[in-house]
Amino acid sequence: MTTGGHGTDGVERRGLMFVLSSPSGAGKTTLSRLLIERMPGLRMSVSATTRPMRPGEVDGRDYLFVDKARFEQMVKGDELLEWATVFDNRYGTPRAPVEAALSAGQDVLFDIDWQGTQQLREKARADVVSVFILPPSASDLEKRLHSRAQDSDEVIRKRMSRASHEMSHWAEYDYIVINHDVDEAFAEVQSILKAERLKRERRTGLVGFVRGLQGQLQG
Ligand SMILES: Nc1nc2c(ncn2[C@@H]2O[C@H](COP(=O)(O)OP(=O)(O)O)[C@@H](O)[C@H]2O)c(=O)[nH]1
Ligand SMILES: Nc1ncnc2c1ncn2[C@@H]1O[C@H](COP(=O)(O)OP(=O)(O)O)[C@@H](O)[C@H]1O
Repeated sequence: MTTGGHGTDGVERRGLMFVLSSPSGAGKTTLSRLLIERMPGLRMSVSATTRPMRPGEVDGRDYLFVDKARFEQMVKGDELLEWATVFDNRYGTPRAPVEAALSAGQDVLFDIDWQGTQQLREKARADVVSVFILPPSASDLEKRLHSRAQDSDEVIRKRMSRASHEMSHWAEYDYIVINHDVDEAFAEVQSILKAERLKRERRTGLVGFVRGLQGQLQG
């Protein structure tokens, strides 16, 4: 699916699709923002959703907020790489920006649920790296949902009651990070991305690079 760009060391490689999933409130938005701020060469995939905008969210930055009719049109027009229904709302990944970023050699970060992760894996297994974020405890999860102060008590109750179901998919992920402390969890997620970027099979330019080195040694 990707053509490739250059890694920070100048060797060409395929872009990767870096997926963070977790039960609501475990910290994937926080960790995603830090990754985008601190990791060059990584772009956020902005999902389309039919859910109402939360206070502080910006259309086009946090999500593309669309109505049900527009979402339906995106599904029918094959404009979405994957989509799913979560908490009675629909969420999907617009295909074009992801393909453009990967072709330009950028990695793409996805904050999507397990249903979307399964769909990406079916489409591009070798290019998907998935991380599941767990909260340290149920009470921490509840505290975080309240501290975010963006959802009503009823919505928070719904999110808590779905958490166990969402967590049941943890074993489908490549890596598991427990978010006790934001800085530590960030360092772990960052290490995963750094190591995955160095994987031999994504580094399409290595054959040429090593040939060049051998040529220098012989010449
Ligand atoms: N499959 C899929 N899931 C998405 C997408 N965008 C967001 N989600 C997931 O939908 C769920 C609800 O997201 P949201 O309403 O923002 O609440 P959050 O859990 O507090 O981030 C989360 O599990 C997100 O990862 C998408 O494009 N596709
Ligand atoms: N390690 C942590 N310790 C304490 N609070 C955290 C931690 N990680 C995230 N939070 C807070 O918990 C709330 C939910 O985090 P958020 O990133 O929005 O979760 P998600 O995107 O998974 O729903 C936010 O208020 C965030 O600031």
